Amino acid sequence: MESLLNVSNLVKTYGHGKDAVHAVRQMSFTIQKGECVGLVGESGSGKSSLARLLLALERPDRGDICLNGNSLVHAKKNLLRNMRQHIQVVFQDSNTSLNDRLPVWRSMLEPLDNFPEVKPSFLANVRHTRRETAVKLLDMVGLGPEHLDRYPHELSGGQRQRVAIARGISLRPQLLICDEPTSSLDVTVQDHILQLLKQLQIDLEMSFLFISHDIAAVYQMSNRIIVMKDGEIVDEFASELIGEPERHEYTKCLLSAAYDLE
Ligand SMILES: Nc1ncnc2c1ncn2[C@@H]1O[C@H](COP(=O)(O)OP(=O)(O)OP(=O)(O)O)[C@@H](O)[C@H]1O
Repeated sequence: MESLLNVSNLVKTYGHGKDAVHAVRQMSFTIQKGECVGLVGESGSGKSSLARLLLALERPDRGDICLNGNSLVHAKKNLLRNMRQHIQVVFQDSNTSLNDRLPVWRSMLEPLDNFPEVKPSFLANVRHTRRETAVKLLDMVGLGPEHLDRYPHELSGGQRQRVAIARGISLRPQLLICDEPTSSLDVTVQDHILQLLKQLQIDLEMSFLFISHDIAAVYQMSNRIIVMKDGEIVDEFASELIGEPERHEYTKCLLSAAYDLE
């Protein structure tokens, strides 16, 4: 497999002196093209901080992030803009990605509005009007055209998250970061959303960084799993090796808690 994302010696500290929080400490890892890498760790381990660095919403103190060999950290404005289209995100809380004052079709099209030059192949036959584009995107996430003009508060949590996913995939990014995408949903809805994400990942040949505190969800989704604790990677393994005795003690603790093992 070919590598898509290379993260090397990434460091992010918030605050100074005795108030310093070492959110990300010397993290290095790679995501291959078409691969789903799961990132698991308990609350406060630094998962969202890492996601913000990969999305170039914040700058690291040290280290580098390379997408297709180009540094995101050192990219000039135009290159950075171009690189942003290739890394999109679905957050835990769809309220943060969907504007409450806009009908869902408008929120959904924002990435395409920001990058009008991008024409994903799945929109090749439909990008005549913005509403037709929105109907196609809704269809891809299992929602009908009757949802076009609804406002976020008129949708269920699961439907809102489907709209957030439609927005996330609309540019057909090379990497989709899913930051706790199901954590605010009921268990049955969670499962449907995970299945949808998996199917889209395969159909659109995207790479995923799937972030969750829930190791069972990460295991269901991922080819490879990275375990993070206090800003550091403590374990990294192919998903099928999750039950092997050489797993880190912390991974075993997460597994025991998730699967209610003795
Ligand atoms: N902007 C910030 N300023 C100061 N400290 C921060 C900031 N953002 C995160 N932190 C701290 O960095 C540490 C890592 O937080 P982060 O949100 O990345 O963890 P997380 O694993 O995503 O947790 P959760 O699952 O609860 O969101 C925490 O101690 C947090 O309080």
